[in-house]
Amino acid sequence: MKIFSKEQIYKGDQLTAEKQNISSTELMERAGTQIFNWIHQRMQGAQVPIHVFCGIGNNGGDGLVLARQLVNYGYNVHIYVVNCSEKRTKDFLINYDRIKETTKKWPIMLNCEADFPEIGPDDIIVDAVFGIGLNRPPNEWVKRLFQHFRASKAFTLAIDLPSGLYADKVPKDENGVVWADYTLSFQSPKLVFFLPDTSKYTRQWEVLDIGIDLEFLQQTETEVELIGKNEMLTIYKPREKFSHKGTYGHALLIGGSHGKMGAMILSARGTMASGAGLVTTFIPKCGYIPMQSVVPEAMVLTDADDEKLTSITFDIEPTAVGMGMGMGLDQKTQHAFQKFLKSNEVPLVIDADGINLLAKHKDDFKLIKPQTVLTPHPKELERLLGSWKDDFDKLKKAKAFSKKYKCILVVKDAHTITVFEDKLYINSTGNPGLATGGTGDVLTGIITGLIAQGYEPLTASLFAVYLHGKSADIAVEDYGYQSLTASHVIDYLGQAYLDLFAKPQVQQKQEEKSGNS
Ligand SMILES: NC(=O)C1=CN([C@@H]2O[C@H](COP(=O)(O)OP(=O)(O)OC[C@H]3O[C@@H](n4cnc5c(N)ncnc54)[C@H](OP(=O)(O)O)[C@@H]3O)[C@@H](O)[C@H]2O)[C@H](O)CC1
Ligand SMILES: [K+]
Repeated sequence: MKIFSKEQIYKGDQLTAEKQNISSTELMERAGTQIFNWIHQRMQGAQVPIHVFCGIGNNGGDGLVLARQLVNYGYNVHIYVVNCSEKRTKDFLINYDRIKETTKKWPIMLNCEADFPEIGPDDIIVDAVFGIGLNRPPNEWVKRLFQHFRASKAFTLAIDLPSGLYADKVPKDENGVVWADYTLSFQSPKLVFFLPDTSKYTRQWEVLDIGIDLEFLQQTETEVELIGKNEMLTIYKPREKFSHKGTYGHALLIGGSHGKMGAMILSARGTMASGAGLVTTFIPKCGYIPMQSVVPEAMVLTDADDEKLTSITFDIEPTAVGMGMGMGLDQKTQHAFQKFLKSNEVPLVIDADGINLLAKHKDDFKLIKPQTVLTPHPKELERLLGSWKDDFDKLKKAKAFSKKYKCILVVKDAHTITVFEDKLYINSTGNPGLATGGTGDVLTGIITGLIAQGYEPLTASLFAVYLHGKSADIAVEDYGYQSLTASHVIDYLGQAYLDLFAKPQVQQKQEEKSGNS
């Protein structure tokens, strides 16, 4: 799914109005009506007090359209205008008049703290104060209004995005933002719903279709994309009937050290489960027996050293290499790693201590070949890029790094973002159960396994991150967040593959009814 920038959203509105020969007021009517339908479908006329807080721009205008429709359908509505500026938009004013025509009175004007209404914990707040047009922090009294919302504990539904949240930067003061339970967003979700600094401002979100011009939606290139099942189905490579293990590549995993052999075992199992034809591990001698015993499917090559890697030489011809898992930071290992980077011509994934070694020897950045995949967690990313001011600054630095070295950065987090040059791909799967040791090693194994099978490094990264998260989403149903382990992610990877082709339950039921399954 494309994630449009705020400039693109404004352009889409304008183009839609032109092409469909409708006014911006009609587009606002559609937006407000979609919100009304969403609420009406769930509330079915229930008389819970609904407090609609409208700003003075078009977000406020959406709120007024919604409020009018709620009034028309007999809901218990309280309408307020948050009078924070004299500059009202045309469509706000049109709907302000329409409210008066409907209710025969003006909405309640809020000008300061003394005007705040009482809101009960079982009431509903609709936040239509600011949308994507916010360009400066709200006034102090408006901030206090947002805190009043939060203190009320009422269910808070934000229109388009929680007020006080910018579409393209991080707000400085978390008290100046509405903490929404649910956000109904137009056209596309907003990037801020997925970033660690700003995702807390809405628990859930949903996109409402307001009939924006299809050609515009299809043809506009976006910098950001949300990756879900639909995107993955288009890149999935089915298995051929007349294929053999040689068809699916030979993955080589390099890493491990005394006490950290588990990382390599998890990676190797992840690579096998991803579908690689052959897997070889290159590890220090102490890992030979554990690896052979736990992962009998994998072949094992060993370093001359017992406990760490000192010289990486082999006579196999891998189709993809994953390295760094549990590798340690010993100087001899660093030399071996550096030498390998200089000579390697095979598509490469660098993880964990591979990244840490690079970060310690920044001169080695120049050894990163184009299309190399790096999979840092937040701390490793900071070692690589230096510190950042906020998430937008982090993404800017990540894009610059990716551009400079033409590499793919898999920025791991609750919503992993894969960065390639100017593009950001946000993953939609995964859950807090993944916050446990070894899941990163499994991910590197899967990426390496997919590259070995012929996926391009960028596609392999996106698909691996998606499958890894999906597997955890399925496994968490059986294990819960706390007990989910990296091994479960491997065990459920097959389910994640199968889920790609699972029919939605509604469709399945319909087909069963018509005998069409
Ligand atoms: N396709 C769609 O998505 C549609 C979206 N709609 C809705 O429109 C808003 C965007 O509306 P807009 O009027 O551009 O912006 P806002 O309502 O967010 O803000 C209005 C103005 O408020 C001023 N402003 C900005 N920050 C502050 C502040 N801190 N305090 C006071 N005032 C502020 C600013 O104007 P200035 O001239 O004063 O700078 C804003 O322009 C979108 O989010 C949707 O909800 C359409 O209804 C339908 C199509
Ligand atoms: K809002």
